[in-house]
Amino acid sequence: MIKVVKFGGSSLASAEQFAKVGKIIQADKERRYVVPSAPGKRNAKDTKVTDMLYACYALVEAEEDFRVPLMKIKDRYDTIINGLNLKLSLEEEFKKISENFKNKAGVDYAASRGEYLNGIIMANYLGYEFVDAAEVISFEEDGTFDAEKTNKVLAERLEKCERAVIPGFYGALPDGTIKTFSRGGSDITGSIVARAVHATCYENWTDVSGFLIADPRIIKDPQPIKTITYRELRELSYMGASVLHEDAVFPVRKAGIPINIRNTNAPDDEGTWIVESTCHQSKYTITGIAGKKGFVSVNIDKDMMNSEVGFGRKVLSAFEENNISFEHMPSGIDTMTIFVHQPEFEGKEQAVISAIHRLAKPDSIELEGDLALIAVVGRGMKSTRGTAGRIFSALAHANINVKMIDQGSSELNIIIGVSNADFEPAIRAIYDIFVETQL
Ligand SMILES: Nc1ncnc2c1ncn2[C@@H]1O[C@H](COP(=O)(O)OP(=O)(O)O)[C@@H](O)[C@H]1O
Ligand SMILES: N[C@@H](CC(=O)OP(=O)(O)O)C(=O)O
Repeated sequence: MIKVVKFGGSSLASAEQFAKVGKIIQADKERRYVVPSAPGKRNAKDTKVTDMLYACYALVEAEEDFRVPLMKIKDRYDTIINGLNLKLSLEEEFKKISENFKNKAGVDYAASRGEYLNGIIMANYLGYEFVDAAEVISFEEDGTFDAEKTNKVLAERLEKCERAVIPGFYGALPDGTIKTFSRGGSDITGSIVARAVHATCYENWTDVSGFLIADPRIIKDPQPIKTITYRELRELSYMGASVLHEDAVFPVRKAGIPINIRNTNAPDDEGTWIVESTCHQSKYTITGIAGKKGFVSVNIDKDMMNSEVGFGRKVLSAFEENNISFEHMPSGIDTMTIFVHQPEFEGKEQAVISAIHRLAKPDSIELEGDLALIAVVGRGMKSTRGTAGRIFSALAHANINVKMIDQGSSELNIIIGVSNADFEPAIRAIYDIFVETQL
């Protein structure tokens, strides 16, 4: 039996945290493959090492002196090494990094050093073999992840080592250039490793006792979720529940490996089980709520749009031409609304509007910015009548204006659009109606 364990930055931010992690790994000999993130925040005001590396490399690109910030990063690692009483020096590694920075090795190379160095420390601390992710995690030339090559190379490599540390977050392009996943991507590495070694379980250790019904930064002490399906989880993590990267479910899902979200600071808590399917009914109709701010709605009106073949395609081409992906697309008889990410859209809005006019010849186009989207997710919603009604009445009671509602055809989620300012009150109102009052 093999368990793959991934520890997030919050679990590895200091020597004290490392020691907790060491105990967790030693407590179960099945925990054979370890995927560490870079050191995270030690307190609310602290900076993640990954962010320090991005800032440091911005200086490199601006041809400014980067030595002091790089030494601050080295200090973070030295503090951990000294706190653990390890006989390990990162002197040579930092010389190499400094050289590579001068030679403009790239922003992904810079960011990846956070996990790389933490992996070296972790391997030394545990007495495990260190396997550089650049040798086993492959990306194709165009930057997409090469799942099959990685799975083969990684499986062969790990078969040869009984216990190993594989740093998270990065891999390499065919020419050896380092490439990272998007932020939070160590979760993906852990999932890839779990698939490659046919793990019985992928444990993802963080600083909360599992997936909670809502973001604990918005709802005080939200209820934990005991069991959640991969599909529900993907909906929630895509919509902002940052515990697990939204793409981390794919590799393990293919192999039917469950994910167990656990708390490094409360290792006896059972945490959340993420599974393919379950007969376990959640106590509430909903499984979870998540959301994101910063959307724009593009409302397009045209009389008789419903009977015009190809209208939707023409509108979407206008976004495609400008390389903008859309998030949601609720529609009526004579109206169609496209939700896009505000930062992606700003700067291109006039180009998109004129492309819509050129391609689809609408009667009018209206934009509304500063919107938030909230996803209410749950496998139990399908079999419960009146879920949407409860959401609306909760929001009406809280005086919140609902700008959009979109129910996925799987009835697994309902997406609600509100103004950015109403985001937190809306989540509280929905949480209260389903969890606190259980009406
Ligand atoms: N629904 C949720 N359940 C639990 N945590 C959540 C949720 N939504 C957001 N979070 C936040 O996610 C954090 C854990 O994810 P992350 O910061 O990536 O941890 P790590 O450093 O372990 O990778 C929690 O501390 C919490 O603030
Ligand atoms: N260190 C990277 C990758 C990562 O997954 O980190 P964490 O596990 O702390 O979210 C980041 O900050 O994006």
